[in-house]
Amino acid sequence: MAITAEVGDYPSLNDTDQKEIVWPLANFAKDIWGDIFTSYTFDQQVYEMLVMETEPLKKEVRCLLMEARNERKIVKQLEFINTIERPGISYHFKDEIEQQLEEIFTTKPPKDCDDLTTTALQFRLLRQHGFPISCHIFDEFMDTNGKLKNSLGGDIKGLLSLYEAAQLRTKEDIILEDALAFATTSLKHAQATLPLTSSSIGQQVKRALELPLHKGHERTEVRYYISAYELEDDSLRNETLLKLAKLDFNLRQMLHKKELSELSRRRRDLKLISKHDYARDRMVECYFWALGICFEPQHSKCRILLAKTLEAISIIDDTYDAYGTLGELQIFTDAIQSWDLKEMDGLPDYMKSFYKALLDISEEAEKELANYKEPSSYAIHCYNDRCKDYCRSEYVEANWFQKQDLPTFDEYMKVGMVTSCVNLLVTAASVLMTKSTTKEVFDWLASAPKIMEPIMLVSRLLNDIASHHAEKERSATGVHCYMNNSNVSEEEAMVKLEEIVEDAWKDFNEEWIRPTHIPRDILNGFLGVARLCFVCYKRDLDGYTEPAKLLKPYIIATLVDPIVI
Ligand SMILES: CC(C)=CCC/C(C)=C/CC/C(C)=C/COP(=O)(O)OP(=O)(O)O
Repeated sequence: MAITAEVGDYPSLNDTDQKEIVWPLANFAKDIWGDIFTSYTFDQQVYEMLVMETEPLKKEVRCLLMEARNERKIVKQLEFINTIERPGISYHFKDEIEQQLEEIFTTKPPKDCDDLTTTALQFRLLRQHGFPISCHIFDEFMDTNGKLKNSLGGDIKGLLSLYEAAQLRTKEDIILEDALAFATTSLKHAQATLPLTSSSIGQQVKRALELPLHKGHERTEVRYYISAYELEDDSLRNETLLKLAKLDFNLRQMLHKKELSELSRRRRDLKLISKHDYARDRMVECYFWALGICFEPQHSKCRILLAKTLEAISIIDDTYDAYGTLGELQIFTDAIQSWDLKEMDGLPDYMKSFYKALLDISEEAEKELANYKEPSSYAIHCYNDRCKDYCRSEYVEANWFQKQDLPTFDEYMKVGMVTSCVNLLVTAASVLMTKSTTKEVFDWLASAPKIMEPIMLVSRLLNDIASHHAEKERSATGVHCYMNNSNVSEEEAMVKLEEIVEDAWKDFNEEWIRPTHIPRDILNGFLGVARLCFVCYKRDLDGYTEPAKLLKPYIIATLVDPIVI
């Protein structure tokens, strides 16, 4: 399936299209954050004091990590790596962890690694890091029919570990299909008997059933895990690690709030939204998305570019979907293809500010690139090109829906995969993510690589399943196209599209496995985008459009409340 619309393949208007089509305004929910972030002041002194406090703790954790390696006890190593990764501090020990997992992957599993919990942990950690570990390490837990042994039904810790591991399965890992179904049912039953708030395992099971780790927002999951880890028995808890995790979380959060406060003030000064109150005002949610794509301190510039891009794209999306007439939208689409501030004069007044905002974001990023060793205007061209693709495709959709001309499902998906923003977001992330992103990486991104298609499918369809009912009045989604095309009911179409999403996720897991010549940070960007869709979109609930109904507690846990130490 081709995934970028060619220049020029968006329709032009004829005379009858020129008259205004009156359609219901979306009446989106207002921003729910007030001035929480605008009023935040970053305290450099406190920040530096906390950094100093973490240094000896990091040293100690590094020693413990090396100790586990030197003892050559794989179970201990795996458990320790997991207790470093889950509370979000593994980015300090990337090389050490990578080296240890490489060794574990190339070593024959020892005798002490034979319970379900550790076997599944081994599978998950190795797959997460891209190692092609075989699903046959689970064979000994299967009965003669290839199903998980019934006797494992009471092993809650093991089943939870298996449930999380199976989220990384590919289409080849057939034995994990039944195993996952068995684990899910058993965990649901167990949930009824576990103390949910007062036990670590109870909290972990509850969270995993809401959203598996592999599909969650990394920083939110970190926050939830730290709370669960605090409830572990004394004998299972490492106090140094817990202290480091809490301090590090608060440090990261301080920097994230600083970025968000700057962005919120910029938004207030630009008055992008007060001029466009037909559009969603979602600066905070856009930043939450950017944070899910990259969270490390060295990626600050990248995060800010992503958040600004998302904010502009969000207003542009609402203009195409819920406000502009086809005549106005064609003028806007043409102006974007020219990518020239001179075009502003010909735009309707209300479009001028966000047209300029998008071009300014690109120019700022280009200036930032000039500080890099090898300035690359190529990166910016790619960014601009993806914005142009996006607007052309939005225009194609606006034409279909304003003229009530329902495309076939295949036609819709070809265009909808571009408006899923995946290529645009990953390209934007790559512009400032590392100073060494090469032309080859941008060419690879532009070539519609195999790893991109499943993420586009996941994003487009999860978004459509979530917003299908809300958008019924104003436009159409993939659900409508599928129903119409296959002559099935709404429920049947939703179930089918959910199956396509699950299949696409397995394809993504396949592409995630090494070897690949693409920097892992960039691949992480793909994973981040897909995860955000699982976080944000549920059946009939679009958490981006209605943050109070879904994202609010996640954003509070991740970006508002620090951890009490
Ligand atoms: C589409 C998608 C998965 C976007 C994720 C990235 C994101 C939050 C982009 C910001 C603005 C945007 C296009 C939101 C989706 O709106 P919408 O629900 O109205 O999307 P649609 O008009 O493309 O259906």
